[in-house]
Formats: sequence, C-alpha cells, structure tokens
Amino acid sequence: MIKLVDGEDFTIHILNNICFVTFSSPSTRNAISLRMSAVMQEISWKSENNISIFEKFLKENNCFLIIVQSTVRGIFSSGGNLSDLKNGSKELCQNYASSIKAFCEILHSCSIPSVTLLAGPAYGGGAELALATDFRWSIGKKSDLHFTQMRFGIPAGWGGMQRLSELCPQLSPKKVSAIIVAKMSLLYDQLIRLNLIDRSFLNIKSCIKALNEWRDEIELSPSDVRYDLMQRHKINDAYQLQEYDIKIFDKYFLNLEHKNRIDNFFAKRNKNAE
Ligand SMILES: CC[C@@H](C(=O)O)C(=O)SCCNC(=O)CCNC(=O)[C@H](O)C(C)(C)COP(=O)(O)OP(=O)(O)OC[C@H]1O[C@@H](n2cnc3c(N)ncnc32)[C@H](O)[C@@H]1OP(=O)(O)O
Repeated sequence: MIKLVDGEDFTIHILNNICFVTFSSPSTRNAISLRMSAVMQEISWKSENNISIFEKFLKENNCFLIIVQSTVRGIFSSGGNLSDLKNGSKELCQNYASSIKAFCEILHSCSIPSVTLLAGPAYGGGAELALATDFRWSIGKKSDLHFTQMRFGIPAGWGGMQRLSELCPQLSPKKVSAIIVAKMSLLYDQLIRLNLIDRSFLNIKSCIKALNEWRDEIELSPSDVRYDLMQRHKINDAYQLQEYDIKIFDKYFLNLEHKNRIDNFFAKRNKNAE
C-alpha cells in the first residue's frame, strides 16, 4: 500500500492500482473540515509543469481507478464542516471552498476513471463531492443527495451545479438553480432514473468484487489504446472528437496487437471445442 495522505479522518492510498480517497470522521458524519481542505489545496496545486501532487501520485503509481468512499456507517458525507466555518475567521476560511473545488475538478478531469461509493446519504458539499466523480455506485438504497446549502444561505460552491447539468442533460441550468433554491433532495429512485447512480449493489462484498473485475479489465487492455481513449474527454468540440476517434481507430486497426488478440480468440475457441 502506498500512501499520499495519512490523516485520521482523511486518507489517500493506492492498493493494487486502485486509489482510495477515504473519509472517516464518525463524530462529524464525515464533514469536510478546514484541515481536509488544506490538504486538498496542497495536493491539487499545479506546479510549473501543470501537474498536481495528486495527479503525479496517480501517474507514478500506475493507478487504474479512483474510488471515493466513506468508512462511516450510514452516511457518505454531511458536507462542509459547519463548526469549522462557524468558528473560523474569514481569512482562515478564504481558501476553503476553492481548495475542495480544485480537488473535485481533478477527480473528473483527470484521465483515470473515478467512482464514488455511496452507502448512505450525502448533504450539501458532500453531495457535490459525490457528483465530482465519473460514476456513482450505490450499496443499498439509501444513497440520497440532499442539496441543503440554502439552509445556510449559500449556493453550491464546489462545482456541483455545473456537474449536475453535465452528467444529466435533462437537468438544465435553470432546473438545477430551482433544486438548489428550494433545498431539494434527489432520492435514490430519482438518482437511478436520472442515471446519476450507475450501479447498485446489495452489499459491500459484491461491490468490491465488481471493482476488482473492473480493475482487471483495465489492466488487460492494451496500455497505449487505453491511454489514447482516456484523452477523449479533453476534446469538447464534436467534430474534433469525431476526427480524434477516427485517428485512434486507424492507429490500432490491424496492428500487431490487434492481430495477436484475434489469433488468441480463435486459439482459445479451438481449445474449448476440443
Ligand atoms: C460550505 C459548505 C456547504 C456547501 O458548500 O455546500 C455545505 O456543505 S453546508 C452543510 C450541508 N450539510 C448539511 O446540511 C447537513 C447537516 N447535518 C445534519 O443535517 C445531520 O447532522 C445529519 C448529517 C443528517 C446527521 O444526523 P444524525 O445522524 O441525527 O446525527 P447528528 O445530527 O446528531 O450529528 C452527529 C454529530 O455530527 C455533527 N455534524 C453533523 N453534520 C455536521 C457538519 N456538516 N459539520 C460539522 N459537524 C456536523 C453534529 O454536530 C453532531 O455532533 P455532536 O453534537 O458533537 O455529537
């Protein structure tokens, strides 16, 4: 196991090519503290070569998947740490939201698939954190997202409003504003209907099994094709994306690896038929 962050309530480590971002603060129901945001700021800061400490860590340790999870039973996160925000001065809290936002930005913009494991509800900024990853998998059916920010008189500040429209085109910017203004919740069944929850599991064991299978499939894929495919999301223009897809298909079609894999397919089939 290789660790990047090793706090009592917030850790980031890589095990078997999977990076686990883990929140473990039962006493605050996994509220995101000022200290956690300071760590996020440090690891999200991009140096001269435009790569953050977090991305460097992922790259150097050949990470295939990023998992964001909670070890606190029954909840993903209660969002911003309200005690810290109540007691902290404006100066102390000035980088709080932008640091968490920068970390969320890396989760969905980096070239490694990311998934949040939800085994309970998320509130306010916790819901935004859950929206930062590419996928959301639910363990059980209690993974509701509660947009409670307006209870405290603020809009969502960690990129969650844009992410909602991005992940779910039927949630127009106007609909998202209405959700936030009215402190609405998106309950499990709605999240399924909106495709905001991608998979559901009865228990953690079956979820971990699926994660490991996913990891294995990624490892089995040819690394150069995988690399090229995982750059697609950086292209926003539809025409340029079409051109890119044609280019990478032509690059690999009937090359040695492609031919070998076809040979292996037939060899395996013939062996099974014997
Ligand atoms: C700036 C951030 C902002 C954003 O940008 O979006 C936000 O995130 S605003 C915060 C949004 N969060 C919420 O609206 C959730 C607030 N909390 C609750 O509604 C409830 O605590 C809960 C999460 C539904 C859990 O309820 P329950 O299981 O009944 O536990 P308790 O209420 O008794 O809480 C236990 C313990 O945890 C502390 N706690 C809970 N949430 C937070 C929080 N967000 N920040 C700090 N501490 C939190 C709570 O005070 C209790 O502590 P003790 O009283 O010391 O036991």
